[in-house]
Amino acid sequence: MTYAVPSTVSRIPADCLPALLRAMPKAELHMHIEGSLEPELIFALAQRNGVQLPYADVEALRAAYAFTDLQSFLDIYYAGASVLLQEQDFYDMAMAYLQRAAADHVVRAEIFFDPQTHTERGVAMETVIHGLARACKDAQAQWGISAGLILSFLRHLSEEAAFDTLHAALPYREHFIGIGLDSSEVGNPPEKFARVFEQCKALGFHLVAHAGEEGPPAYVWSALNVLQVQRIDHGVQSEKDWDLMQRLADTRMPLTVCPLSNQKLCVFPDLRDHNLPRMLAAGLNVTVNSDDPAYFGGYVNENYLQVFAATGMGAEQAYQLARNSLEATFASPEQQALWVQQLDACFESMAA
Ligand code: HPA
Ligand SMILES: [Zn+2]
Repeated sequence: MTYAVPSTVSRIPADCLPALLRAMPKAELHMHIEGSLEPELIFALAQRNGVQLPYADVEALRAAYAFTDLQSFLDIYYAGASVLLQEQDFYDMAMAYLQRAAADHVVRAEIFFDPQTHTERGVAMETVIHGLARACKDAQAQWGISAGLILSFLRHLSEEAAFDTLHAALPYREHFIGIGLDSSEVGNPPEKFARVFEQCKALGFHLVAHAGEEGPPAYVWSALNVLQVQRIDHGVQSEKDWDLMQRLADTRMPLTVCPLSNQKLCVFPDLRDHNLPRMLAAGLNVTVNSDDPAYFGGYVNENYLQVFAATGMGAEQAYQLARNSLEATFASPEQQALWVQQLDACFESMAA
């Protein structure tokens, strides 16, 4: 099932497109909270916690953000996260992100966190989850943004480590809504985590997984068929497999696409070549997200603005992408319908 695009899209003046992209209510479904750590906050937390960083200052750290592929990014991303030690650190990081997201008119954020990045350094699971969950609660009260947490397993680590992480997190299960799979994709296929995802499903968690960022279409197939995920994170390599494109379109499977991430990690070095418009035109349920906004040059609105400017998409595609994002959330259908009403009202208010 899909929806009709309202007639207002044809009455949006072309020069209003950037304002529309900024103002429209949207959901962000693919961002890693550790990837929202700005260099300034990394240095402030390093000082607060007495952590020594291998960079002289903020400029030197930022200069290291020249990535060639996913792994070259992950090495720096895990180093940046090493400054997070206290519950307050996790709280401050998440509040900084949620404030920016609310300013971008994100009404709902479903946020990945990587507990193993922290527990491996001796940080308690409780410290991580309580800090993040308290920020989600306070951000809702302060800025009206709705947020949910998705616990992600690091796929370069073992199945056993994923099970240990799940068991350590279960005492705090009221604070997260879903399970994800991230980190180094190639060589770590979804089926490595078949049994732990099966248990997560039985426990009632929503399931998502990174697949087809750098990895082949076969990884997207196994995320769907073996892990039984409800969304595919990235999924841009699906275009190489016609049958997979058909399956994704037929099932309206949400794909959480991250244009600036794909550009910075050289998946699509030139945004003008990004396949987002093609996938949208092929009937895929694609959405726009920031992935790791502090590392890839922009938060969610910047992703919309740059990919629209580079590919020439217009108001119709803006509506589709925002609506797809709202309806791909794990919020209730009633809540989704309220957000869609706000989206329609926003387009109405901008129509000539
Ligand atoms: O884009 C990503 N892919 C895989 N793992 C990640 N961890 C943070 N960002 C990413
Ligand atoms: Zn990601």
